[in-house]
Amino acid sequence: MWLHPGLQRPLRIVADENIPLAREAFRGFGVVRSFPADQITPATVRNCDVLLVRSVTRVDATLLDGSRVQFVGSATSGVDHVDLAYLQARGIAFAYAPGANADAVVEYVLAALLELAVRQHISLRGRVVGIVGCGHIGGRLARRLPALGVEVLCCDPPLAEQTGRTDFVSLATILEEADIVSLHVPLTRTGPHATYHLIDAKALARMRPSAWLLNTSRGAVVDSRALLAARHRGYPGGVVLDVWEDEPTPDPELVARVDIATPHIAGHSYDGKVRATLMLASALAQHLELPLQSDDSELLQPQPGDRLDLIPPDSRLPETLWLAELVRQMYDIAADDARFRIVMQGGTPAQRAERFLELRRTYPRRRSFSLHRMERAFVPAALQEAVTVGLGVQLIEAETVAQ
Ligand SMILES: O=C(O)[C@H](O)[C@H](O)COP(=O)(O)O
Repeated sequence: MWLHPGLQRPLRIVADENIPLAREAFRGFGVVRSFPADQITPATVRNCDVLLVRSVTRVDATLLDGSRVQFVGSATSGVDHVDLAYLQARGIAFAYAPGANADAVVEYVLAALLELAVRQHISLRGRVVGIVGCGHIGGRLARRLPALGVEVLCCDPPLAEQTGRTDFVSLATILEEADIVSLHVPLTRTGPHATYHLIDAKALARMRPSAWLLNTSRGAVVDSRALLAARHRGYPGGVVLDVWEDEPTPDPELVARVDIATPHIAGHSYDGKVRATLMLASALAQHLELPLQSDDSELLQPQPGDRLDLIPPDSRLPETLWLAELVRQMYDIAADDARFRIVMQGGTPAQRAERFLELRRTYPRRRSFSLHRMERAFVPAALQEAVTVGLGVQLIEAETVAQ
């Protein structure tokens, strides 16, 4: 076994088995043992030095008291499953992966917007999108959407306080003025900017009745009972939910009542997951004051089986339909929606929970839009900005294709 020369002994590392390439990325640090999330228990972690989790493991005193864990890494951008105060009090180092899956979530949102626009026979051009939470994900979405002819409003009171930026609007403005509201906030239950049930009955009533609501942040940012009641009354006009209160047992009635429903996979691109693994490996190296390991970015290179060359849609299609057809080749959100609806039907809550988790465990390999490419000549001139800046697809010249 190759061990980093700066280490005196191999570390014992316990990792969630759904952290891809953990063995490869952490091999120089010691012995990696992978477990399904439900087997990451006090007994499993008692003698380990490093614990690597995903969002489904609650990291707190119940899990870690009596253990020798000195470093916890969460391969996620959200940290609401981690008791940070407890880790700090115990002197346990912590790292997570903010931004690692940002492009994946942005791509999910773009796919959802185009899918819903096609289903409702509308164009996205000229619509106003209100982004609530403008960190890694919301900020990136805000930079890409204008290329699709969309107007963007951003709201982020904590970020406004930290940075003094003045280009934000209030949540009330977004609720009242946006055609589409997309949530990208962390879940926080206390403090002046707590986001628990940020979108409650009052907020829903304030939105335009035809507006769309997208939630890819955390389920409890939206009061799901209030949302269900609102949908019974006919608003909001479109709802996309990737996250649910009470995961992994979302309310089946709510699933049936929304337009696009998926099992918390918005950020689950292969690229996003691997990037998170690599960020944690770098953070552990830094914590141990070891020089960074060799560049592992080859792990993100396209691999055989990735279908990255895009087929140009018919140039006579209207803009939104053209873009939707292009995006479906990279990520078919309707297929995720269909799979989820099928498994949410029937059975006991326990059986549905198991199916929810199984869908996430066996999620198909999805590659970043930015690895995809097509010949420039096939993209209508009016759509080149939407394709390159909005979707992030590479446009290549004919000579390059021939090589
Ligand atoms: O916080 C995050 O990074 C995302 O919600 C992520 O997609 C959660 O996925 P999980 O860790 O549950 O696999």
